[in-house]
Amino acid sequence: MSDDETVPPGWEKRVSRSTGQAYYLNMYTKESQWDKPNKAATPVSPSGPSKIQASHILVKHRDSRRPSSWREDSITRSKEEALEILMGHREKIVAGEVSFAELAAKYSDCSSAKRGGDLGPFARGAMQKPFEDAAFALKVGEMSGPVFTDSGVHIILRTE
Ligand SMILES: O=C(N[C@H](Cc1nc2ccccc2[nH]1)C(=O)O)c1cc2ccccc2s1
Repeated sequence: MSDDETVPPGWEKRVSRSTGQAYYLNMYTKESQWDKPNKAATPVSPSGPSKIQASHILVKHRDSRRPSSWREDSITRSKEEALEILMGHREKIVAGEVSFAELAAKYSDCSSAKRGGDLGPFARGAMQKPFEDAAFALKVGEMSGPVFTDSGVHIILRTE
């Protein structure tokens, strides 16, 4: 077979019935894409990945488990104020005015701010349950709405 016929393992080349254009089907996720894949598809188990990677922006409030952070020794804002601040950040990210990592580095009340909000890879059981459930429900590249934990209010970006 010629080079453009071969696809990495786990993919199948198909032809669109409506346009006649070639597309590529991931045999594990059943998702399709126009661009030719350059690496093997990753087998996924029915229960989903065991580990994911995500970044987050946390805005703490006076009722947070630890109402203090690298940004502010004593955090006195209300939960409602924290939510408003966080949604303001989310709007800027959605509008493309600033990157998630830039806002996390400046404003997140979590020490992961130093890593642009990156928490590294984690499995279920590592993070507070509301955070875990929200993060594992995201697709790669997707950003959550507000997520409430004992630490405060978060938005989460799934990165892997
Ligand atoms: O629990 C942490 N930080 C807390 C705030 C916090 N609470 C969280 C709850 C769920 C997910 C991330 C969270 N971060 C703090 O600084 O008071 C973590 C910081 C970092 C830094 C790097 C990687 C993982 C972690 S988890």
